[in-house]
Amino acid sequence: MMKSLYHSFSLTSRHQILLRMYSPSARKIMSSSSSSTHSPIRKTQTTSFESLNDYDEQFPPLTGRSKKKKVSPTSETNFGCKNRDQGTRRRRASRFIDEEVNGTTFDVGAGTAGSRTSVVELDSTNPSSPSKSSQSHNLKIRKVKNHRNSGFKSRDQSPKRTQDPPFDICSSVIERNDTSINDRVLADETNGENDEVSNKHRVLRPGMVLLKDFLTHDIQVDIVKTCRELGVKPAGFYQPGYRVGSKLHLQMMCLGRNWDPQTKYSKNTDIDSKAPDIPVAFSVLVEEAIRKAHALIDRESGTEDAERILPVMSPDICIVNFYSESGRLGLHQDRDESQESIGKGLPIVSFSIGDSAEFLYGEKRDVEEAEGVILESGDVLIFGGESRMMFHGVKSIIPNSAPMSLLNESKLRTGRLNLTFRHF
Ligand SMILES: O=C(O)CCC(=O)C(=O)O
Ligand SMILES: [Fe+2]
Repeated sequence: MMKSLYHSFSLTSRHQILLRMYSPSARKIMSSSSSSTHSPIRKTQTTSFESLNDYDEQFPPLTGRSKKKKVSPTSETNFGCKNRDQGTRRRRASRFIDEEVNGTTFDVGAGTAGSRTSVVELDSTNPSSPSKSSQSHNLKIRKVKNHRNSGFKSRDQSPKRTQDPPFDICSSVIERNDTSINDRVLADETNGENDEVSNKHRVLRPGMVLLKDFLTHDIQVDIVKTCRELGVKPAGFYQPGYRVGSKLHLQMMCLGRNWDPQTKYSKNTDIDSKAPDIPVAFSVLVEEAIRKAHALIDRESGTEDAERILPVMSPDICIVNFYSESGRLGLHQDRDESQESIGKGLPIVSFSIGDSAEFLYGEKRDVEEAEGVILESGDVLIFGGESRMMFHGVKSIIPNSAPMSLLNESKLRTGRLNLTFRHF
């Protein structure tokens, strides 16, 4: 079992242990590479979690994790580190205390079915939120503020963005290189034009493909810079949530078309501004990734059927998420796109940059039955065709796992940037 797990996903032994620690069911990782007929997809939903908002968590926050971080660098919490000196501790000691405050006091509620009513949120996903030292002092005040001034006008159905200014995914302003991401993507042969399919890439299940290390270092840096530039503008990153109940444990920005968990793609947010266009270079990368996935599917199935198993998609929406180390996202289906798009199984294409994530996926909205895979910086995950309506979520972000060179060059904050491309 462990052998097949290792080979299927190129997980390091550290990753395997990490998966076991946080998700016993993650050991059931599937290695199917068989092709199957693509049947029309229905919008399904299980009933067991009806009381939850779509993006509420079914797994509890990893409370107390900050305590573990204080132990020796060889402790299990360091599993998953990549390209980084494991002995390095970049954070100040006070940060641990603050995280503990966030984890145990403020993250309660959002992870428990039926406990939506009294969710109190300190913006633990926003490292630039009010000074850490003042957080515990302000607990009561923040609580009141959140009730009174929770961002929704009374009788107004549309969620309002409360965060001003937008969240900055980088820790300092960075200069752009002369070469734009467009030039780089078009010039970079390693991103698709060559037909070679890396042995690290995997078909995880029919219609679901993981392209390891697809995004080169330079491309990742450019994506961070581009998202940062767009993200600090008024339509940029904010912490989305529901009119009543929890907020998502991440910062989000939309490109192409606005979406939020409350109003979906319909008239949403108080901001009239249109979502910025998806940069052309991003779309080119998405199309290259799908081509690469097709080559892999054809190679594994011995047919030339790939487009039927994983339809071609040209994105008109990109949802950009930034997860801090305590960020996470409950199991959900991406089911707000058009009936036509979902019916055709047009894929979701997901780019991961920065810290690694423990990504769960499965047929049901059930963490115990979900399978798991570690998504690392540069990985591209595609799920379409039969897998388009798969439940998926981010169980945890693996601290200190981003490549140091990426952080140095892009100034990306501690955490994970994720871009999911879709076609409405
Ligand atoms: O961060 C991820 O890997 C998944 C994001 C996601 O599922 C979403 O934005 O709908
Ligand atoms: Fe999703």
